[in-house]
Amino acid sequence: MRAFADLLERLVYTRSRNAKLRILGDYLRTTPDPDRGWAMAALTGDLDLPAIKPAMIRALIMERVDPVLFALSRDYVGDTAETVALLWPRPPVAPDSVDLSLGTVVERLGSASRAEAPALLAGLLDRLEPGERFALLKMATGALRIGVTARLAKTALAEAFGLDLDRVEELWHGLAPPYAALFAWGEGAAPAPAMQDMPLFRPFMLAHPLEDGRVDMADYAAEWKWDGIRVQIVHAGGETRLYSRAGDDITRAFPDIAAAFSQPGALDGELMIRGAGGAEALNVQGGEAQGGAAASFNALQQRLNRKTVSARMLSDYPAFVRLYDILFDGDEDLRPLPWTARRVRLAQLAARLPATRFDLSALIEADDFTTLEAIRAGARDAAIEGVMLKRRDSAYVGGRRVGLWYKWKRDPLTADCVLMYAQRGSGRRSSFYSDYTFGCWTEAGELVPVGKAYSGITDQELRWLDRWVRGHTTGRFGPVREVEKTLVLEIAFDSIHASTRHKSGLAMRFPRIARIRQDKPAAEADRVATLGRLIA
Ligand SMILES: Nc1ncnc2c1ncn2[C@@H]1O[C@H](COP(=O)(O)OP(=O)(O)OP(=O)(O)O)[C@@H](O)[C@H]1O
Repeated sequence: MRAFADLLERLVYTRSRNAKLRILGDYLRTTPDPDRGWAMAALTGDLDLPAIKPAMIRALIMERVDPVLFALSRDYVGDTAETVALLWPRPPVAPDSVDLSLGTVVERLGSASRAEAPALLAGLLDRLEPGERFALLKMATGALRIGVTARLAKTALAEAFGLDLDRVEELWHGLAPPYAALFAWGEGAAPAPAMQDMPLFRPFMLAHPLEDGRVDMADYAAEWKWDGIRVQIVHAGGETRLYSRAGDDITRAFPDIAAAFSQPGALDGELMIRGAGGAEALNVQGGEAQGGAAASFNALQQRLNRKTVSARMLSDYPAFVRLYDILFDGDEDLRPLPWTARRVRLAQLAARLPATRFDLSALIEADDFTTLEAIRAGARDAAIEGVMLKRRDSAYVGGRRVGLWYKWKRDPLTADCVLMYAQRGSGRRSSFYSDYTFGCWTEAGELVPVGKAYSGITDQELRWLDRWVRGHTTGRFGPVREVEKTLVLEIAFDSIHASTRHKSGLAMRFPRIARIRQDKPAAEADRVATLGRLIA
């Protein structure tokens, strides 16, 4: 643990990217297996300690660390793990032969049951030095937050051993920690791990946000940014697998899609649920070319994270994939081809696939950027999150590369709503009324809730709202306060859809408070019917 603790300590205090690469590289070259592999897993977020839960760690802290001292020091130190590491009362432990190497510690924690985990973690904390405790707690909470991204850690590994970074990225998803085969390859002790032994997931090509920039439409193609989930569909060795954005195998939740792609190859696209709206619901350019409207993201959530899906689920929430790229056709690797050539190959292949399960993401016809801006501003479909821009001559490369793909999200929608109820928050906000339910007017002049938000405001606004709530309470129901219906909040949200959860029949996606509008009388807040018109 000592070497890993030193590594974290040095990384925490290092700003420069090159210095971080050097520190990491030195660590990886001089640390034995399996410790360096587990360190990589911790740094890349690929470490899985199923028995260790945040609530369990919180309980342990409450039990062993003075809560008042903890609260005071936490504000001062600013980091929970560091605070606990400093305050943990180390009992006199008799010298014993417990192996405190990183590999052993991780392996013991990783295989512990829920019941064993607290005592095991406490026992380790008792035996470690403060720096090592800090490292252990960071690892256990799964949030290192020390300014090292997964990409940087992999770059350090590739540079330390003179490996090709793209190759490392590609192999990464097929290997499990502690990656001994990868290090053996790096040190020249073994050949590169064989791809055919692995699932064929390839790292996704990702986008940068388009910030205040304009691009030349001669160089970029535009597509809608669909609001589903990214999926890679691979057919190889007689088997079809679906991989999520994180590289997780999600085939079991989507057998309807898997069954519809049975030729060797790998495709990239957006997984969505077919909506009842029909093509006419898509009032966007290119909408007619799409096989039908997509249902809201909520519908997709019904299908996610399921190990098995019932026949009922499959018919109530039929899935389809809106394709936008092709990585392999048979065993031909198309990734080095420019986007334009891949698009032609994708269109040819998509035409042969069942239309119920696959369609092709339409291109937006815009000769210049100003036209594109206008088209984007007019898009009101709930399935559209914005626009994607793709460099026409770019190869398919994993990760985010400057200048190749851009995402340009739609401006959020806004509505003026009236604050109706407030509730205390959790954690740092538990002493404030910081969760707000707000409503809009019906035609009959009744105020009905349309959503709930707790983000978007500054600490100062939070304190102001908290005071306002306390001073304007008209009723209390358990933790909830009803307030005078006089304060207008401007709410920003990404989209709105029909829902039975609220009396208004509407639900907002990602609502947040954009502004407190003391300048507007409550009677002039928006009407439910006005919001309803924003449903796609
Ligand atoms: N036509 C499209 N082409 C590419 N990506 C698309 C398209 N439509 C929707 N998307 C989604 O947009 C994302 C592109 O943004 P990015 O590469 O930054 O990934 P992300 O981190 O998943 O982003 P976000 O959370 O903004 O969707 C893709 O991951 C994909 O899920």
